[in-house]
Amino acid sequence: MDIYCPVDERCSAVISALLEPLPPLKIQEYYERLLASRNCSTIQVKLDGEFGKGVYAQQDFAEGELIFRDQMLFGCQHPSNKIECMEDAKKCSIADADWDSCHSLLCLGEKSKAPSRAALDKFTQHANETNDIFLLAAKAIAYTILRYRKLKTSCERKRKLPDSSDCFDLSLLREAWRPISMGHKRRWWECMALPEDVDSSEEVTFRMQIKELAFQSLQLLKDAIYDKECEALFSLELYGQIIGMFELNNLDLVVASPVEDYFLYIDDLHSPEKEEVEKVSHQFLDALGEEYAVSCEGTAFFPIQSCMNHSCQPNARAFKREEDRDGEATILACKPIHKGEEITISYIDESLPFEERRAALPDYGFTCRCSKCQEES
Ligand SMILES: C[S@@+](CC[C@H](N)C(=O)[O-])C[C@H]1O[C@@H](n2cnc3c(N)ncnc32)[C@H](O)[C@@H]1O
Repeated sequence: MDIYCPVDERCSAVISALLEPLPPLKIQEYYERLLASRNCSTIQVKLDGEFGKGVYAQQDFAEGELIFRDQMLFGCQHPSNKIECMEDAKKCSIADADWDSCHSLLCLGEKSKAPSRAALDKFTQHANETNDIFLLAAKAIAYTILRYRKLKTSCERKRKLPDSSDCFDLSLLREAWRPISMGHKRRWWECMALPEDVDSSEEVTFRMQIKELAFQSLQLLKDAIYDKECEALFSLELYGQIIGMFELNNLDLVVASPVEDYFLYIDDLHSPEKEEVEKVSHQFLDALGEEYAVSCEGTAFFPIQSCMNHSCQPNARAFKREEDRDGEATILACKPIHKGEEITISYIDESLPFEERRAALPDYGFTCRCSKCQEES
C-alpha cells in the first residue's frame, strides 16, 4: 500500500506550481544574473544541448587552466566524520551567511529560532542514524522558509501594507524556492540506484522502504520547523524531489579542518601575542591530539557545477585543490577548450571499460549518451 501524506493532497496546486519548469529564456536569465553576481564571465549556462541545461565556454581555455569556482548552496558534513559537530551547532559557530540563510531555524543552540528544539534534536538524530542527506534537505526547506519571510516583509514595507502574517503569497514562495527549482530533480525513491545486495525481485519493496524512511524523516522535520504558509514544503512529493536533487547532483567534498586553520593562524602570530594566545590554546591542542587536523568530509550542492553534463571523454574536472580550503568547487580544463564548446566533467572514472562505466552511472540516474558511449555501444 502506498504512503498517504495529507499535505500532498492539501497543497497539490502549490506543489505543481513549484515544480513547474520555468521557460528556457527565464532559466538562462536566472543563470546570467547568478554568474554576473559572482563576476564570472568565463562561462554561460544554456539549454541548447541534448541533455537539458549545460555549461558552455565563453572564452578559450588552455589545458590546466581554471575555468570557474563555484560556491555551495547547501552542504553538510558526514556524521561518521564529525568531531562533535552537534557541539559546533550548539556554539553556533556556523558562518553568518549560513545563519541567515537556514541555520537560525535549524540551530540546536540558545539562539535557535526553531519552534521546537526537542523535535529538531529528534530529527537530527534520525538523520545521523539513517541518511545525512535529510540534513541537507532540511537546510533547503529552512532556507526557502526564511527567504519567503524576508521577501514578504520587504514587499509589505515597499507597499506600505500592514503586517499580513497569515496571508499566503504563491508568487513570493516561488521566488523563495527559485534557487532550488533550478536543480535537476527526480523523486529520491525512484532515482536511487538499487544497492548491490538488493535483488531485482525486491526492487518494489526496497523503493517503498526508502519512501517510508523519507516520510518518517519529514514528519520529524515538520514537528520541528513547520510553517503554515510554507506548508507545501512539508509535502512528501517536494521532500522526495529535494533529496533526489541532492542524490543526482551533489559533489563529495573535503574541506580542511577549521580547527587546524585556527592553530595555523596562531602559529603565524608574532611575540608576545603568540605566547599569550598559546597559554590558552595549548590545552585545546593537547585535548584534541591528532584529531585537530582531521579534515571535514561531506557532500554539497553547487548551483553552477550541477548544471555540467557528464562525458566519458570530459574536457574538465571538478575537484578541490589544496589551496581551496573553503568548501568551494574548482573546475579546471583537462584539455584545451574553445569558446562556445560545452564544458563537461566525468561523474565516474572514465578510464573504465564501457560495461563498467554503464554499471556505475545508474547511481546518477541516467544511461550515458556521450559520443564515446555511442561509439562503443
Ligand atoms: C547533474 S545534471 C546535469 C545538468 C542537467 N542537464 C540539467 O538540465 O540540470 C545530470 C543530468 O543531466 C543528464 N545528463 C548529463 N550528462 C548526460 C549524458 N552524458 N548522457 C545522458 N544524459 C546526461 C541526465 O539527465 C543527468 O541525470
